[in-house]
Amino acid sequence: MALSFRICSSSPLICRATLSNGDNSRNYHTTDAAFIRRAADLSEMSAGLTSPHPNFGCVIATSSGKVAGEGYLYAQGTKPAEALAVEAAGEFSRGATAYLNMEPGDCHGDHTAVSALVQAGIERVVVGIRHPLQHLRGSAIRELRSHGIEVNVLGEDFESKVLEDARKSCLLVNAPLIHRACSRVPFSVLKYAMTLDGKIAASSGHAAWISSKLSRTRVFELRGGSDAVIVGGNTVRQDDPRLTARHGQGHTPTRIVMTQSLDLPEKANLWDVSEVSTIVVTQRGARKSFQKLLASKGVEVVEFDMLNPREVMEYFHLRGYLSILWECGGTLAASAISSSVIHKVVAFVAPKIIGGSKAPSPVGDLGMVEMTQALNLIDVCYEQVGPDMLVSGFLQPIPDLLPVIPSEDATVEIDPSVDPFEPSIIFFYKTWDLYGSFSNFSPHPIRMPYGEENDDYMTWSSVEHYYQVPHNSPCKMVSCSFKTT
Ligand SMILES: Nc1nc(O)c(N)c(N[C@@H]2O[C@H](COP(=O)(O)O)[C@@H](O)[C@H]2O)n1
Repeated sequence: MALSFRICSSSPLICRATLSNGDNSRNYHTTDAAFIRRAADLSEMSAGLTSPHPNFGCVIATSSGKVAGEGYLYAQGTKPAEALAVEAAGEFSRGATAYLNMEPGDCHGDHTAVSALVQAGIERVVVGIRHPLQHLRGSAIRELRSHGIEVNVLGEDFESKVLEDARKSCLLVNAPLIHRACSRVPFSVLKYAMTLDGKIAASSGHAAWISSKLSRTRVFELRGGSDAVIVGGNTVRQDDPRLTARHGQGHTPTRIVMTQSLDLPEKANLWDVSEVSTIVVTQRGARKSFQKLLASKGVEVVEFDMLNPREVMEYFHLRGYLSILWECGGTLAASAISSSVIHKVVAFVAPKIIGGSKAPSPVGDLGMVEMTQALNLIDVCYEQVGPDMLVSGFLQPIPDLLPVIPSEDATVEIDPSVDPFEPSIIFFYKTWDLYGSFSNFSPHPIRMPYGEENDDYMTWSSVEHYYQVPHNSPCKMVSCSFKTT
């Protein structure tokens, strides 16, 4: 998700009240806010690569306010941001303050981030937001405090306008994970490019290109930061898109095609799955012979009893997708907006006029008849990209999680039958469950004994890779040493 906004309106993004602070602490707050923003910016450098883990950034600042070290999580499974930052700061970490955009996801058995800060002699930690996942929320903060480190959480221990803005930047960089924590659908961004007269193609359907090369590179970046890109059947028929991220870095998202009829061409760029996979979601029973053809090309087909944007998004949420970029035409866009699955809109407006009463527009019929019914975007940003104007904003605010969560003791008081840390039951159906790394959908590598010798190990890219091994394989899965952070 690109966040280099230039001009922003002042409408509220977060549904929470802010308190004012006294003048004495203004400088102190400004410094904290600046370092937290820096941690958020750092964390975004690996957007798209850390999913389903959050984007983590860490800045170590000395008591004189100088940056001694920085770090960010490069990709899931790599060294935590905190460990990288204290390594970079070396001896300057002693007595310093660590700024984290988000509370580390330290869960049982994995305290690398906290240990790095404790061992480095950090005296104070400022946290932008608590971890959004319930089973991780507050545990690293408690752990740090138990080691005598002063921990301040923005919006809890002190509040001011500058700190609230810094906190917003932390919510923005991990918006997909925060949405996952509170809803059953992935964070969805509707992106389109249109002419100044509001058309996404000529009346012939021709659309290459409306926006500039620079804008299209920005779209590659958006794709690179998303888990999947979704289009409808009409876009496949009209544009034969590739939907790849071709800006030279980041990952390439899964391509999803949503089609009721499965009336799709036999040859299409999306059926080439040599580099990245394509999933076609369709109505149960649609064109069985075409389903077979797609399967023979390596395209996964998923049938739905009720094919609609909400059902499809709930399905991909269960499969562990955090963020989806919608690059569809107006009909599907309208249906997705009506189903309330679109959270953000990103529109490239090109200074061109194509005209045509039959030329398509980005959003089809929403059933509105009066301007008062129009959906107003919040936190609107404007940026010039080459000759085009990029307008973006939220259709739904980023949910703000309650800052205080029940402690382990309080949870037991509420429902004594619940043991929040029951060791004999582990959940890993979803990748973000406590043991989500065991999920077939989680791309964590696993190391397992191989062959008859006890000290012989083999590494598999994921649990799914292991299960793809034929049954007579000498591999035996006995343990996996990872947890969801
Ligand atoms: N950003 C942008 N500018 C334009 O002028 C466009 N016509 C589009 N179209 C979208 O991009 C898809 C093509 O993607 P590939 O280049 O093939 O990867 C097309 O299907 C539209 O969704 N976008």
